[in-house]
Amino acid sequence: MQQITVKSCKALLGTTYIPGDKSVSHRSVMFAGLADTPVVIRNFLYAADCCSTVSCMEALGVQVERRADGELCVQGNGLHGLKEPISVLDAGNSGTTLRLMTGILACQPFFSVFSGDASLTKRPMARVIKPLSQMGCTIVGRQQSKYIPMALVPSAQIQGIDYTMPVASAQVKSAVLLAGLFAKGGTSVTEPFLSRDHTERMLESFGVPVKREGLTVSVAPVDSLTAPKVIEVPGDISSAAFWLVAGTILPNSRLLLRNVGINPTRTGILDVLTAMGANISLENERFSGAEPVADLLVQSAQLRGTEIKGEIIPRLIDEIPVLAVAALFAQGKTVISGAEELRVKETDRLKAVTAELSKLGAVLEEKADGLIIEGGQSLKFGVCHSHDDHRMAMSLAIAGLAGNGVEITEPDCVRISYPDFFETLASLRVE
Ligand SMILES: O=C(O)C1=C[C@@H](OP(=O)(O)O)[C@@H](O)[C@H](O)C1
Ligand SMILES: C=C(OP(=O)(O)O)C(=O)O
Repeated sequence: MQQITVKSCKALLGTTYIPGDKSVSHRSVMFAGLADTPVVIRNFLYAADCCSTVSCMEALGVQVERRADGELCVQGNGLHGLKEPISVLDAGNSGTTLRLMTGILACQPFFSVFSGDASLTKRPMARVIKPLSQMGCTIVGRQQSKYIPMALVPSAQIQGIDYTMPVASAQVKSAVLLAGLFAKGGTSVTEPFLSRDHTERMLESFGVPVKREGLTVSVAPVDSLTAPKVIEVPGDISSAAFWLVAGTILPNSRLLLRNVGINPTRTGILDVLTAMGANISLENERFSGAEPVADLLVQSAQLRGTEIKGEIIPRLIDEIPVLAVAALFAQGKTVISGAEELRVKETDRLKAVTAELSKLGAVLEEKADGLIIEGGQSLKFGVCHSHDDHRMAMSLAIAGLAGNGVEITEPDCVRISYPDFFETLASLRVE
């Protein structure tokens, strides 16, 4: 598909199941692939990023059976059972695949090489190479080991470390903790703000003792993982975010979003939208394995501008593009700061949000670390580019839906995290 046109609509009404969480899906295949008993993964996200993780694990000798109804059955060969891949591992567009698997593969007694798509070759790898090198891993990459392609060379003995991270990043934290499982001695990671803790929760459900004290998390080496028989992946709150915003800013809307993960390290979007005046209620709260979930009921509401900064940023990092759309429809100014990490995602999201929403007549100010958005704007129709970034494509769709329509070029990138996004949109819209 070269482009798609999303027309404005009167309202969004209905119920939808939110597809499986991308972060949890990645981890479920990786961890199950390091266990020695079979694991059935339910509600696995069959999207391009998670399929990159599946292909990489298969290339390392893990058996993966794709079943109907979003189930995946993974049979690993144990913590020390991965096999040397015969060709380059392709992480595709997925930073999570690349960074987490670097933590695992840098500790193996075999050679491996990672590559990825055009976007991934621009994303910083020094942030994982630095702590892993301090642990004794040997990793060499393009441009003085800043970028992929990158080779991971066997090293004699990996040592645990106490690492203080300069930026809050669940990918870096996870890479170091995973390497810590293979290291000699304990490993701890301290972050400036708490990032998503799916790795910690899932390691615990694989029998690994994880110690948490404030912003520090520690693990000790283990001999094996004790896998649960089944992992239930909750729905992805980052995918639900598009409907939370759309259901709020489109008048007369009412959406029930079923089975959404509400892990507190991910619910910054709920906190911010609620502070802005959104009408969102949590129903049927329960646990899906180690992860809390709920059904989210969202109804239209008039939003107020707000300030988004500090510790909440890692808790809503992927939702900032769609929050920028929400801010356009709020009363008053929204100021987002401390979000410079957005510059190193699939595209520079601060620049892309500013450039593309401007094409719809929006006025935004791009700052080095955030955005300033005046609310109460009315949007015109425009042609916008997704920058081949799934979160951009879906955020632009919501802007067009609540504004005056939009034509999005390169919309196929939604396959990265939400392959049925446009079909779901069509099923919820009221003309
Ligand atoms: O660990 C994860 O699953 C993720 C962590 C975040 O990245 P950083 O660790 O770079 O902040 C997030 O943006 C990404 O979509 C998924
Ligand atoms: C940044 C994202 O993912 P990743 O880092 O895994 O590419 C995302 O999904 O928005």
